[in-house]
Amino acid sequence: MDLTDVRSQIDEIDAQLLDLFGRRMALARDVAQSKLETGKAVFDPAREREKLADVAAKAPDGLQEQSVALFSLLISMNKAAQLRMINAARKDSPSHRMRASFLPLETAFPARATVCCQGVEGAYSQIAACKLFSIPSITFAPTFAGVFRAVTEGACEFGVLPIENSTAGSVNAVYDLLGSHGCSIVRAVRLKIDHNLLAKPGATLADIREVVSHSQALNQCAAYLERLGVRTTVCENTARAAELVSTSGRTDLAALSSRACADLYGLSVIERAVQDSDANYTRFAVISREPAIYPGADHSSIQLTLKSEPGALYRVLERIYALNIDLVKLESRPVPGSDFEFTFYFDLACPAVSPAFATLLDSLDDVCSEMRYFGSYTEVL
Ligand SMILES: O=C(O)C(=O)C[C@]1(C(=O)O)C=C[C@@H](O)C=C1
Repeated sequence: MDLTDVRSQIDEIDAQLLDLFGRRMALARDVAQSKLETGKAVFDPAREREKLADVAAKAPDGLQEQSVALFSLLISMNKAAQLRMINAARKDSPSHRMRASFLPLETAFPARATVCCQGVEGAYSQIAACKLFSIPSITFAPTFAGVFRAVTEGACEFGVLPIENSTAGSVNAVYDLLGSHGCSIVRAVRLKIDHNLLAKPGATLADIREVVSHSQALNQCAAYLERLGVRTTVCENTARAAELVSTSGRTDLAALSSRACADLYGLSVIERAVQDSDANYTRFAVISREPAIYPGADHSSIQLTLKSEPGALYRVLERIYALNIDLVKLESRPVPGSDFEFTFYFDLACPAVSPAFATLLDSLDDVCSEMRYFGSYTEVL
């Protein structure tokens, strides 16, 4: 058979399908109107079950599963359209609430600011802070929670915290604190991280029996440390590790830390860039107490806890895709204390003020049990 003939038959069928699709979607407006008037929920599980059972029963032979998948998608699009219309008419929709909580700023991101970092002088967070602000006045807190406290209590305008590493993944402790303190991400920076093996001057690789560093750095160098056959000890951060080696008086102890810390703490670099993957990057987030969107913010971060029902994540992804939003990060985490319920971190290459972002937020009610907006920001490379 001639392909051109087959294609023209396909085109004819597609034209009919498109007409029917348009007519089905147009009814979403009437359904939404009726639901707005009656207060009925957009999602009607009993009606959907009946509909899909009917579709399966009437489907052409051998196409039961495909037909159910196709109609699930049609229903999902219909619901998204209904939610868009209903939420546009409501003043308490997720996107209204989110928009009410921030004002896009006209002022540029500040060059001079008081900034809190976790750790001590030489910490990667401090290096990030110096990249983010031209004239930072930096103070240090011993823990991530201490950085959040400094920001929420007003001791510092901003905090700089590691949020994600290309080898070890999200820094969950920081995400948890973001949720519990209600701070916003207002800027981000990506740093290439080289971990170096630092020891007292005169020590050689053969002398080293123990390596101290932050757990993330130890994870990022796990294969290297295994080859060395050394004991590992966790401490608060990589700069503190260098400080510990410097004050220890031991030549069998080494730290995984930055080159800057070798100079700062009078240590020698025994081996450079010992991380398992050369492409080792960490993203640092700048947090502020008040939600603020600086000009040019083109990334947005949200956390969605999905209802534990089949296809929930698929339905979120399908909406992101349909809105032509670029998904730059997706990571899942089990919800503590739940029976394998999952929460997801999404980073979207999408400004908070874009209609696509508002539409996305307003169309998630039916699949999410909880939604949190972390902020919109520019990512500095
Ligand atoms: O019948 C409804 O109430 C609709 O909203 C329509 C529809 C559908 O697309 O068929 C969409 C959502 C509901 O959960 C059930 C069915």
